[in-house]
Amino acid sequence: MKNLLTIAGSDSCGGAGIQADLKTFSALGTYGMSVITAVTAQNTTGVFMVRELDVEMVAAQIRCIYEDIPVHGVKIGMVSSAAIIHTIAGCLKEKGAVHVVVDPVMVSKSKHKLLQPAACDALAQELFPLAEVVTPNIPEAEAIINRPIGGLEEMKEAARQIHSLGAANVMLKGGHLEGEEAVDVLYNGDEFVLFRGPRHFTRNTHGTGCTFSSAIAALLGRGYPLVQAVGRAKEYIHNAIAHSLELGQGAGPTHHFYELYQRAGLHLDEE
Ligand SMILES: Nc1ncnc2c1ncn2[C@@H]1O[C@H](COP(=O)(O)OP(=O)(O)OP(=O)(O)O)[C@@H](O)[C@H]1O
Ligand SMILES: Cc1ncc(COP(=O)(O)O)c(N)n1
Repeated sequence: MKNLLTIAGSDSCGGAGIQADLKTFSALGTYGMSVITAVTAQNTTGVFMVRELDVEMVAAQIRCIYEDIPVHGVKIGMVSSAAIIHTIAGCLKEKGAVHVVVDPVMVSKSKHKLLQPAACDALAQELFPLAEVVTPNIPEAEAIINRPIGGLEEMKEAARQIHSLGAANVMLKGGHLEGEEAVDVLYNGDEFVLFRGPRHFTRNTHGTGCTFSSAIAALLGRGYPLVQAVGRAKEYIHNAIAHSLELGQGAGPTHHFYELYQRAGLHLDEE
């Protein structure tokens, strides 16, 4: 069994953040552990309150996991502030973290800021160089490169620019663009690989980015090469949105169950 760690915020309604990550880790046959950076009071209609944990508590959570249990992959989501980013970067360097996936969470689907604007530069400078892959969505990529992105060519140019900030690979997600397909662009500094999937016309997409990035981390942790890990994670998120739940009065969550894992073509006896 591989052990996966999520470093992210708690979403009280269970659709995004730590909760989505742990469900994804389980569904993909790995053992999930968590470091909570902030607690949000949140439901399918919005984020109502956010409380960051202090940096000592964030550091203590990371250290006590690494000092006891081998960690085969890490997903980083909501990090909230520059101080927390600095702490995470320091601890992960100290522990020699492997298979790190950074999802640069900035704003929730319900438009609530989950990262202090002043922390955007710290996120890129301190966490991107630790990442095997970073997974910005279109608005996050626009904030990082300070330019609008309207189509595939601009996505590729943005991926190039984000790669130059120090991430080994950039997975730029196209979920926020329009069209019959949701197209994502992976760039390794040398070539582009496109991942296409039919777009689901549903409002129930709460937690899609969290689910996708933790699926990539779980599959990297299980030993899949990056392109295969991303391809199977794309299949997983496609199914998780196809079975998303009509829950609450806003954007319902993606769904995780064993069958999705099987549909992504993964078998527990592979290892
Ligand atoms: N409506 C959809 N139908 C099919 N695939 C989708 C849809 N929306 C997003 N995706 C896919 O889900 C994955 C996550 O992309 P998305 O752009 O939604 O991330 P995100 O905005 O970071 O998510 P979140 O808002 O939860 O943080 C990508 O692979 C994207 O192509
Ligand atoms: C704790 C936490 N982390 C991440 C998200 C982003 O997810 P979404 O964009 O679907 O709201 C969120 N809403 N809450």
